[in-house]
Amino acid sequence: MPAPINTLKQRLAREEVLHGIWLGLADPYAAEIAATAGFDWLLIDGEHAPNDIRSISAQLAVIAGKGPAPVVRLRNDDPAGIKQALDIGAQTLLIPMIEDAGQAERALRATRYPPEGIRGVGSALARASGFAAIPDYLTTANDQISLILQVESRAGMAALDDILAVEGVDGVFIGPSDLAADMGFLGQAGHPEVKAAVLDGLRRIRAAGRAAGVLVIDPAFLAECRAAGANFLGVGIDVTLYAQALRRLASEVGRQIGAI
Ligand SMILES: O=C(O)C(=O)C[C@H](O)[C@@H](O)CO
Repeated sequence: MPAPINTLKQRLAREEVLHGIWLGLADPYAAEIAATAGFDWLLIDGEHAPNDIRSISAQLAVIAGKGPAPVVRLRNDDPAGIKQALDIGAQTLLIPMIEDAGQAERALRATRYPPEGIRGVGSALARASGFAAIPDYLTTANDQISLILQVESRAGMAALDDILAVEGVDGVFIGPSDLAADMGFLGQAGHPEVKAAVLDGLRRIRAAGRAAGVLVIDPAFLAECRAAGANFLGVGIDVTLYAQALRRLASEVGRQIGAI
């Protein structure tokens, strides 16, 4: 019995255009609600959201079998963090702030058991192996791991072709907010120069035969990103969707009360 099939990896390899949202509420109940919405994937954010290994594990558990594929974004490229995320059952990782091919190669190797990589062996304790219920997990896990790297700085964009040449990287995600900041346009992800850089990056990623990811809220730019080849499209953030809906309702009620 082999490791679970990573359907997201398969779908991205088939160049399907897949949509998902960021999960930043860091709560399994909220994740379970999001899993009913019909997205192709849900990203559990361990970089900016108040997630830890237990909350990520709980969200993986409630998303399992509900339809969307879970993606886990880690705080950084620390091999120990990658090991723990894979052991709790994440099969698709998004690693932020990748700036050169060497960093990409090290991240890739951290996701693979030897001899392909350096992932430590702890499958006896791991949710990933069904707590050792999957006898062939160790010898089949490598093939089911999907690694998507975030390029979100001028240095990363300059090294993009070298990063894309690293064998085993499934995709590259352009981070518009951090790229804007590094380009000198802090808080201006929609600046024309930032948008041009994002679109150029997406085209280069797809030309290299990799999945091209981006998180875009603006519908017009989302269409441009799709046209540029983006096929791993983040289209919303649960935190902002929730906050905006509450504020809008409060404002509408306030106006109604004010009108009495
Ligand atoms: O830089 C970016 O843009 C991203 O990496 C996406 C954001 O980090 C996401 O957390 C929303 O702000």
